[in-house]
Amino acid sequence: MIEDPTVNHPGELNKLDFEEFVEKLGNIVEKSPVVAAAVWSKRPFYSLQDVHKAACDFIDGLPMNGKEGLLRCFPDLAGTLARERRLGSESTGEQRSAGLLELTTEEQTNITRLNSRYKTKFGIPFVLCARLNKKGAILRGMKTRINNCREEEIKTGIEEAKKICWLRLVDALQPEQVVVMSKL
Ligand SMILES: NC(=O)N[C@H]1NC(=O)NC1=O
Repeated sequence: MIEDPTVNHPGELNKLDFEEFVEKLGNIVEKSPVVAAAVWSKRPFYSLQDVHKAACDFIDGLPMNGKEGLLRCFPDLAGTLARERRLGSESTGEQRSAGLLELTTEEQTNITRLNSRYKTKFGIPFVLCARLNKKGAILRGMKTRINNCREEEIKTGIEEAKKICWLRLVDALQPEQVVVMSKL
């Protein structure tokens, strides 16, 4: 089988045993190693996209309370953990890249109020892929999404979690683990 050389091949990933695999990819979805644990049994993988698809298929197959549970594992954007510099390393990088760790007092007040209104309305945190947004767009997104219905927000939050998952996956496998292969 000829592989597309532009597709990163996680050749080394297929050699990891269960513990090593979960250790490496356990946080591709925040504090939810069960995703990596489920993905492991879908080996072998022929591309990073394959790994991501296995994660997304697992997430999509969860019942509604499972999806809500995954969303609840994400720390608030610019929330208490961020302000106290107690986020995990992935979240710290993501929130920093969006400018959420250096907010003005007014921006911090606005985002705190919106996070709280959102949680009161939906019972889940507002989840968005911070690395693909800047703080202005995030604030606008919060103001818009708060008008949606709960079902729509669970769907949107999960789609954002999948984007976060993809970027974390790429990070976790680069540069040392990614082997571009021309033949399998
Ligand atoms: N609430 C939320 O979206 N949290 C996050 N998003 C992201 O990209 N990193 C996070 O920690």
